Amino acid sequence: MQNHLLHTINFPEDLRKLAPEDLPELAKELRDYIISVVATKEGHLGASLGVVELTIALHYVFNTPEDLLLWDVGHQAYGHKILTGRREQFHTNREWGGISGFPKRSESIYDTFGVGHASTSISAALGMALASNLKGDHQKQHIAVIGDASIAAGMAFEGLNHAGVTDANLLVILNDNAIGIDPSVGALKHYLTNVKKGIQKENNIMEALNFDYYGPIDGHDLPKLLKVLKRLKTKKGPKLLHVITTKGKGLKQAEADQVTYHAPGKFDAKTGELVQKTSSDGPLKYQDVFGLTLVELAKTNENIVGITAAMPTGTSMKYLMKAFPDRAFDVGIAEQHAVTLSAGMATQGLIPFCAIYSTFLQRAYDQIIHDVALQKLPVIFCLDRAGLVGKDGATHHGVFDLSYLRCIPNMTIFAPRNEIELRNIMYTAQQGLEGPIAIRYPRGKGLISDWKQPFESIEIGKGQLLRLGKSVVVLSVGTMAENVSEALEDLPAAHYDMRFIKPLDEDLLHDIFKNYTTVITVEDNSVKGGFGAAILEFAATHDYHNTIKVLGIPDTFVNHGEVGELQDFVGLDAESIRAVVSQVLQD
Ligand SMILES: Cc1ncc(C[n+]2csc(CCOP(=O)(O)OP(=O)(O)O)c2C)c(N)n1
Ligand SMILES: CC(=O)[C@@H](O)[C@H](O)COP(=O)(O)O
Ligand SMILES: [Mg+2]
Repeated sequence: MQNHLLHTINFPEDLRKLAPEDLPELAKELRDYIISVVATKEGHLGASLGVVELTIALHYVFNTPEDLLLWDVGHQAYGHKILTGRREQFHTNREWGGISGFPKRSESIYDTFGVGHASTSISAALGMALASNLKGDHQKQHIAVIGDASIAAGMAFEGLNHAGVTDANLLVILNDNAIGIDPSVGALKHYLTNVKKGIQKENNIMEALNFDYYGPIDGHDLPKLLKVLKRLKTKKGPKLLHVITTKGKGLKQAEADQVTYHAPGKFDAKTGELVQKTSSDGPLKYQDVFGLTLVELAKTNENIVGITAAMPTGTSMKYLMKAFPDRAFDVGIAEQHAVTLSAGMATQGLIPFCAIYSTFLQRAYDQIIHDVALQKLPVIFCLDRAGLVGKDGATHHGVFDLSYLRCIPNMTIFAPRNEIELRNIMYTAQQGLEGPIAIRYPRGKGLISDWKQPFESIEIGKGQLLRLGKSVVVLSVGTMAENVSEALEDLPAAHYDMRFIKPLDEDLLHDIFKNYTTVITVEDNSVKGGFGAAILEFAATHDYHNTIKVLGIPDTFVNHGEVGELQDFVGLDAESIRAVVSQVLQD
């Protein structure tokens, strides 16, 4: 019978009723189930397949949810979700109204900590463990499962460093598959490779940090996992178990091409073959226009360098890494370091393009202010995945960057309306600016097939008229212009692409405020502190009393779903914008 074991398990207490000999069969069923659902619903495949045995073993040995289990990043937690009450909902994974693709406290008592961003698990688990100590509970275990790429981040080291001087019941499980989304990088990766090869026998780095170190062990060997975990369950204090796993385990293609199968989109569950979405003609993704343009510019400007924090594929920095390996740097999951490294390079006359997803740049906020902006260093921040990103949801939407960057002195902020504008601002920026610039662009494809046009400079701080109109004007930034154009179609409202969120085109704004009674702003950033807020500040400063309506992301965290669904929800789809403009025109 298909999935006969998996179907008996709703919660870990059911799992614990199985005999240890049944667990390999359960692992097979769980793996097949993940594959069958992700094949059609899409999502993070490789990481979850890699920890199937570990997931079963952890819930089998430990008394979850009393013992607290945390998944770093959380993209590997599909098995955990299925075994903890969400088997029947799993087909709604990452869909609007469905379960989240990451552990989320509001979703289940078994999701002990909300995740999505990397390297938080050790600190959070340690916090819980210290809380248990303070409450006099010295039996409870606190388990952080963290990958080899995530443990190399500064934040994870901070957690280890602290944990090593405590008596907290903390078990860190290092899930070492030697890859993040792209191959892992850095000296720690070499160290771990040496440990696996048995070369590194002395000076264990974890023991030096005062952790009891166990392993490395085969993370797909269930009997071995059970034996070791049972032993560790009785051990007090900080300890680390090093398990070796294969990302994509159990699906041939996913094991062979781990980068693609990290999140492969739709594929054939039986053969593993990818379902090709569309032909390769037509517009490229913004990330590719960025990556290819960077190579083009780097060919003519030898001072250009590229920096990515563990996302060479996601940001398309991979093109520069291939063309100019010496001038492109993947620093791993280390956004803070990436920013200050860029600052250092800029002091020496290099021109750093520091490409980081909008949401992950949040982690490097002080570095942007203290190391870059305060010293007016011309770092070129390329914020990919700005705006609503879709199915990754609340942890990943890039909807705060305009707010968090706009308040920083010396910062220029530009949002390209299309791929050509992206190219031109990159071209402009590398010619030399007096300080940093942030260029923010969205996830996914652009609009223009023949995007590779000759470069033109963009005048800093100047907006553009897109369409004339009467009494009502819509001011948009970035790719929101497309929704606005569609919304206005036959309406008599004017439309400007303001392009720069900072500095604002004040001359243009004075004209606008004198000529239109109502100003509507549109942005895919929070309404708090973003572009619309800048226009409100401008009006207040200059004593304009026009009616101003600010459309953007409301002051709430937006869940996961298709971008179109999310735009409907927040009122940024063309129809909703049209409704607002029509209403104002009638008033
Ligand atoms: C702060 C932050 N930066 C970047 C990412 C993007 N990201 C998601 S998973 C991942 C790789 C994680 O690799 P690893 O910890 O080894 O786990 P594995 O995928 O191998 O299971 C990265 C870079 C993130 N989630 N958070
Ligand atoms: C888990 C994680 O943070 C990444 O895998 C993220 O989902 C990548 O997003 P993109 O698909 O937009 O590159
Ligand atoms: Mg890994």
